[in-house]
Amino acid sequence: MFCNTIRTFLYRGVQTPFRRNLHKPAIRIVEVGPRDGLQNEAIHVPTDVKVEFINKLSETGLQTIEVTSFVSPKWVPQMGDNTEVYTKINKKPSVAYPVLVPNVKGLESAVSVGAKEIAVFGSASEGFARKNTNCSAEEALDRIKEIVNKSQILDDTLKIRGYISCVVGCPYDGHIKPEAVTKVCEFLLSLGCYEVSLGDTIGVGTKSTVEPMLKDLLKITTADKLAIHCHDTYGQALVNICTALEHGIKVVDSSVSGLGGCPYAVGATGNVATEDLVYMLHGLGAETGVDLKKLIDAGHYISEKINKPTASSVNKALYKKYF
Ligand SMILES: CC(C)(COP(=O)([O-])OP(=O)([O-])OC[C@H]1O[C@@H](n2cnc3c(N)ncnc32)[C@H](O)[C@@H]1OP(=O)([O-])[O-])[C@@H](O)C(=O)NCCC(=O)NCCSC(=O)C[C@@](C)(O)CC(=O)[O-]
Repeated sequence: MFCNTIRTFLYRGVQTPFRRNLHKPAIRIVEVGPRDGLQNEAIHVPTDVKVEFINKLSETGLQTIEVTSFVSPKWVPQMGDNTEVYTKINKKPSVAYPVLVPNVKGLESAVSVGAKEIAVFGSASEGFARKNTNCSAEEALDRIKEIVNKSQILDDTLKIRGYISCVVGCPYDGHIKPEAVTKVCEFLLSLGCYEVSLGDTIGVGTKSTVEPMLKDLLKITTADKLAIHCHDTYGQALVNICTALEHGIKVVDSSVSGLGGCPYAVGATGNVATEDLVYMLHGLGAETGVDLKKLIDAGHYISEKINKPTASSVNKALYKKYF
């Protein structure tokens, strides 16, 4: 029953020939491993490893790879080689390579290296905004407005994606009310963000908290403006993603090998592993355009380089079979 509801949503709006012969991806995956994944690594990952990692991801069929962030290197030293990473990677025309920016300074750096897409981030919780961006949640939104205004002067073709952190729970403020998320989302969309990604930053969500949050959002916008971004701290990510699919969301963020976490969210582990997500989506009959074998290879590569076992169950199960 659960799967049938998801399938109904996956196929909603899809033409009949497309259903029979899935030529185009039905679900777009936004791979955030090189940014959200690696930003939390305490040991410096060499730039050449990051570049090789991203180049491998580019060959998997992923359409979007968030490659780095132009944040303060004092706050996140791991992303301090952003310019080198962005300029050295092979960029395929079929792949978008967004970068995360926290302020106008970050925007200027991103534009100067030729970024075509940026991601801005706000928070539904006050406590997380203060820890992550050293300002109130309201001030963080003002900064986003400044970024958007300045982007229109620097490059009015720049695509802007929005993130909202702590959409169901915050490590500092606890439970987050759906209305707080809806308010930030409305603001980001009014600024022209083409999509807003809903971050369960510390992975505390369950179907019973994710669903009311989505229902409140869907009063002010449509599912095609939303993406879901689940960390897997409590092992709930795939269930929460299924809940989002049931509500018509067709864009999912994930991190190969389940890398990552946020350095300013105590106790948060990595995102849902992209390998596990792709396996689940293909099992549901959805198309992602992603070659699971190549993805497993990319996940294995980065896990070895950072000397950490993969957090992806699918990678663990299939690596030896494939290689
Ligand atoms: C927002 C600030 C900058 C405020 O930080 P601040 O210390 O209040 O800012 P500041 O303006 O006083 O700057 C401090 C220093 O950083 C420099 N600086 C300032 N900005 C930049 C920049 N863009 N690029 C390079 N350098 C910069 C600035 O020039 C100065 O250098 P100094 O004068 O001392 O030598 C800081 O708090 C920051 O960078 N925060 C980002 C933290 C971060 O990256 N967190 C992880 C990403 S968000 C996330 O992971 C959640 C998400 C998106 O994945 C979704 C989810 O799961 O929830």
